[in-house]
Amino acid sequence: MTLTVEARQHLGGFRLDASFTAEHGVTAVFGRSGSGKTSLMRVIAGLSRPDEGRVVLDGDVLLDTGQNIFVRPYRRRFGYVFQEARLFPHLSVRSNLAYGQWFSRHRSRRDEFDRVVEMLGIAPLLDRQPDALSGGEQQRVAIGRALLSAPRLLLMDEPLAALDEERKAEILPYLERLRDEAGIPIVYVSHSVAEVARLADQVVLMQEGQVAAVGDPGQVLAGRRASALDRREAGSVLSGRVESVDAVNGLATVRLRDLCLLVPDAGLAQGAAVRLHIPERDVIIATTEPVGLSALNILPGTIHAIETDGDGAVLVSLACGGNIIASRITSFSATRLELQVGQAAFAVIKSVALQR
Ligand SMILES: Nc1ncnc2c1ncn2[C@@H]1O[C@H](COP(=O)(O)OP(=O)(O)OP(=O)(O)O)[C@@H](O)[C@H]1O
Repeated sequence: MTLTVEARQHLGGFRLDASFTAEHGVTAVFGRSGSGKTSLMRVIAGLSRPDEGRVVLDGDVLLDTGQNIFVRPYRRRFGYVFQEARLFPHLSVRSNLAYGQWFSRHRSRRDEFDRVVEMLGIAPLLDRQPDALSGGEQQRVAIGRALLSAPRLLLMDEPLAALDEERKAEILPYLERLRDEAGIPIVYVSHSVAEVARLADQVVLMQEGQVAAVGDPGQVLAGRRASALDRREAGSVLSGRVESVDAVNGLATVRLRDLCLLVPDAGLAQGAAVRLHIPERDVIIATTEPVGLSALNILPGTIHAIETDGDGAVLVSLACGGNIIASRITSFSATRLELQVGQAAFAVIKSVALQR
């Protein structure tokens, strides 16, 4: 799959001028509120026509303003999932799903229906009405309805944003299954680092209507892009594998290249691939190995870079066992510790969020 998107559009005082190419899997369109994520999705979906632009999926030209080509939204055969589930309130879950399938070329395929129902865990809900479902359940049905229309591409615009943390945690594993099993490319809008780190194969970082970076989640979400992120979430995203699980203490050892980190096990299986999100504000720098700390992860490394970051803050990147871990400290602390690039130091990690 190759999706090419180019869009230039004036929206009131806002100017969208963005282009990117997505290859496969989940492409996250990520950025702060107002950076233009939804405007870009609307162009991909065909819900708005840019002043200039192109949308091409696997050689099929869906929009080309230069050649006056505009394929209507329903003819693009994309599936959509929005913040709110937008189910038909008067139809049962089964009928909502059947409605999705009505648009599909596999209309008669009973097994496809069963497969989607099983994947999303919605079999017990089939005879209920939407108003008798939780927000997370409604959203799973909305995803099922979109999938059953046999889309060529699934567009998801902040599908978890309206849910509380518990419901998000409930639905994320289903989104992972969708990514791993459904084989449908997904463009996923989010402003949550945690979601993007967990789900995305590729990130398109939006900033003030433009694409500021495209690439691997770890690289794009690295600390130096903090200006585009919510400060609380900026940090390092590292990929690794569960090496062992200590069920007694509820901890798992995750190997990240030449480094091991202890994380809450959260039901992890040995060998599972995981991504870890380490917020840069939760990393302390020490110039000598600290003792008597409650932190589980104290990692030796070398200072790789020191960048001033405005507001009296300094971003220190530490090379630890083949990984780069970012720490945000005050410039006062950096001066007091006389930090220098190349110097040996320890990263003390206060919290690690685990993204399976
Ligand atoms: N039709 C329009 N007319 C005028 N301004 C618009 C229009 N559509 C979007 N905008 C403006 O464009 C900017 C980008 O909006 P957009 O919804 O694409 O951002 P976003 O990144 O999706 O934000 P959020 O995460 O808050 O949903 C905003 O400042 C918005 O007010």
